[in-house]
Amino acid sequence: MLLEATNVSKTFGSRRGGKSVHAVVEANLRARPGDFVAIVGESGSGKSTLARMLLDLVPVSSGSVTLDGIEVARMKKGQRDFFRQNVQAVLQDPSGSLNPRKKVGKIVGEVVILHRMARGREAIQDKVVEALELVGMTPAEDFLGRFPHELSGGQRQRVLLARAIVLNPRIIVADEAVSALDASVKAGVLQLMDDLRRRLGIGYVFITHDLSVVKKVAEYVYVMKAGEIVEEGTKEKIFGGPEHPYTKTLLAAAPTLTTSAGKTTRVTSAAKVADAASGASTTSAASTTSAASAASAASTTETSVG
Ligand SMILES: Nc1ncnc2c1ncn2[C@@H]1O[C@H](COP(=O)(O)OP(=O)(O)OP(=O)(O)O)[C@@H](O)[C@H]1O
Repeated sequence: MLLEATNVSKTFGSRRGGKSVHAVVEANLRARPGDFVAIVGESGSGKSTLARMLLDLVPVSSGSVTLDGIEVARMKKGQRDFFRQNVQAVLQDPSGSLNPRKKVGKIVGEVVILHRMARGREAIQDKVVEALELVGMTPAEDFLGRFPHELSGGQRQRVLLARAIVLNPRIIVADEAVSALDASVKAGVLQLMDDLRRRLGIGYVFITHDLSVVKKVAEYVYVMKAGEIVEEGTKEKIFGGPEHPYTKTLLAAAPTLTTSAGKTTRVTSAAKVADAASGASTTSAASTTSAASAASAASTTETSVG
């Protein structure tokens, strides 16, 4: 299976007579099951718009998104159902992805019903329990009756992941899926995603503004700036020999990891990140946003699952 964007562009029309926005310009991207592909760039660089086009949530202005050569925009009902099941989205929880009035069992269960993955109360519940266990929420029965607000941020993110993997997808497009989490929880969720990649062969298109987040797990990285993919390559190339000045800037802004007594400790100093981001960025508004989100991520505390 191959999910591919070919020369995709997205231009948003002007609001109240202002200029139109070229959110994505002629981007090319490929993702397969088992891949861990990252799209990295500062706020406003077009990452989310590209992700939404890959998910067929936003129509392309030009170019095409295809799954196994079939253009998503032209898919017939059966093809579209196949696409929807196999290419899943995991969005950031603070964006309101989880309905606060529904319990975990229902949130995951209704996807099973919608996609007719199982029939009958018991069979549906079995699917939900299996998915919760796969994301490390054990014993799953303890979580079925909880509302999202009764969970930690890391657990909510795991529910979002469970809601996606319950459909057996081949590719997950994850937009800032761990950005709001505390560093150690973030590492736990990323590790889980990587484990699921190895165990189930799921591929990821993982979107983040923070290059350091993907250093451990990504195999291939696309760097976006002002709507364009300015550099791409294997993790080794991007981290070991970045060529584009913007990639170098992102690397300089990324928090450092140091190792002491055999233990890896993240020394995310919010001030340091903010300094690096504001000093290095080309647009001050964007750098303030990424520095602020990095700072808030660094200051949040959370309890991890498992
Ligand atoms: N629906 C829309 N209408 C008009 N402009 C939009 C719309 N969605 C996004 N944009 C604009 O497109 C550009 C790219 O936005 P996008 O959200 O894709 O970037 P991003 O890299 O994901 O940023 P962030 O990390 O802050 O989400 C921005 O200038 C944004 O204001």
